[in-house]
Formats: sequence, C-alpha cells, structure tokens
Amino acid sequence: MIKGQQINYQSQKVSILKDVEITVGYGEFLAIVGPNGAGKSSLLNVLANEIKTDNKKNIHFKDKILADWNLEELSKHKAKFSQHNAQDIPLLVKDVVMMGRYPYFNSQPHSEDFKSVEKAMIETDVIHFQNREYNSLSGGEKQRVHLSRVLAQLDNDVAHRLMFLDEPLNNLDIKHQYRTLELIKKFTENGNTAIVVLHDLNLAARFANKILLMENGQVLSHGLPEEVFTEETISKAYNFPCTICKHPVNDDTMILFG
Ligand SMILES: Nc1ncnc2c1ncn2[C@@H]1O[C@H](COP(=O)(O)OP(=O)(O)OP(=O)(O)O)[C@@H](O)[C@H]1O
Repeated sequence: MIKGQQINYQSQKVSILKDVEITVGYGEFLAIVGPNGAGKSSLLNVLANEIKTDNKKNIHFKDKILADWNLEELSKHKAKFSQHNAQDIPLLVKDVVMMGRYPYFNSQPHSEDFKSVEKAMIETDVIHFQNREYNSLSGGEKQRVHLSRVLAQLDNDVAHRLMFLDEPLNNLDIKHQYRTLELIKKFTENGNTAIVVLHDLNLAARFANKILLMENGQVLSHGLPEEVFTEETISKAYNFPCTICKHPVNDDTMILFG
C-alpha cells in the first residue's frame, strides 16, 4: 500500500527523521508509538504528502511515487485526521463533516454526499448535534466531528483506501476511545489501511496488528505487537520501567508501567 525508503527529514537544520524505512500493507492497522518528540507526527505528515522530504522518489503509494499523484485523485484514496484540528470553524457540525466531501462536488453536494455525511455522523456518534455550531462543542465532540469528516471523505468505491490518524483518542472518554478504535479496525477489515499515532500502548496492542516504535527520529522496532512490546524495548524507548503480562480476561498483551 505505502512504502518509504531512507526517509530523511530536517527542519531548520534539525534532523527530525533519520533513515526511516516503512512498509505498510493492504488491510493493515499500524500503530506508530514512541515518546514525545520521537518523530511520529513528522513521519505521518511525510507519508500523507503534507511535508516534503529532499528525495521525492522515496515514498511509493500503491506502486506509484507519492509526489506524482494527482492531488484531487489522491484525496479519494487517502485522508488524514490531524493532531491539531482547527478549534474555530464558524459552521454547523454537518457542514464541517461535509468538508470531507469537497473532492466529490463542485458547487452543490449531491445526494450521495449527504448520505456519506449522515452515515459518518452516525458512526462517530455526532448525528444528534449535527445542527449545532461547531464552535459550541466540547474538545472531545470536536474530535469526533473531524473523525466523521475523514470517514465521509473516504466513503467511496476506491479499493484499498488509506487513513492517517494522529492521536485520534485525544480528549475522548473511554467509550468513545474504544468506539473510535473499533471504527478504524472495521475500516481495515475490507482491505483498507490505517496508520495511527497512539500514546496508549495497551490500546495499540489490543487493536493494531502491527506496531512501529520510534525513538529520536528513528525506527527502534517494527513488527507484531508481541514482537515490539517487550520489557527491554519499551523501557529503553521510554526510559521508564515496565512489566509485560497477559490481560486476565482476554489474554491480550498488557503493559504495566512503574
Ligand atoms: N519545524 C520544526 N523545527 C524544528 N524542530 C521541529 C520542527 N517540527 C518538529 N520538530 C521537532 O522534531 C521532533 C519530532 O516532532 P514530532 O511532532 O514528529 O514528534 P512526535 O513523536 O509526534 O511527538 P509527540 O508525541 O509529542 O506529539 C520534536 O523534537 C520537535 O520539536
């Protein structure tokens, strides 16, 4: 689906990504984890074509150089949920979600655009405040509206769509955290791919099928959750002691800190 080789990125002479190699397949749910400042958001931005590296040919999306994609076409194949969503948008909730449909119409939305918006608002549990001013929502409610916008953007017939999400669980209560991860998981069950920056390692272990652990702009470990989440690797990356055990109810990998 997407492959990056020797990704190097620097800003203001600071080296932020160093020789990052990444391959993400169809149907994969990849969680990018790592301490603050490790380069997770930067990597996501590079892969999502939002910031450019020196070598434009080193990222391939669906076997074509990412930089060579037509941007309008690309927006139907991939969408991104950003860590810092706009807090001030003077629109109704349903109109913010409709922004995800802009690649599909010129002046007036079509009936399928309204259907996509409604479906996405139901999935993200924002339908009941669709006619509210976006600016009047709480932080977690605004997050869900943006998730809705991203789902609406990728509601199409394109095979193998790709969703980037940068810390989508910020501000969400526990029910909506699980609901969001279940939505992302469902999205990947049809051959679509999700690349998600997460801070909660236990949720990453539970929902993702691959983990990319970053530290200091580099990939420290990449593989299955049980391969990456070892006491030694996590303690090294986070410089904090941890113990790995099994969840008493569902047998998932569980990481206890301290
Ligand atoms: N424009 C910039 N100029 C200088 N340094 C930058 C710039 N952008 C990012 N950085 C630095 O690059 C490093 C990686 O940033 P990035 O936001 O990718 O980290 P992250 O792993 O997503 O962190 P967090 O978990 O805190 O969100 C940080 O140390 C950050 O301060």
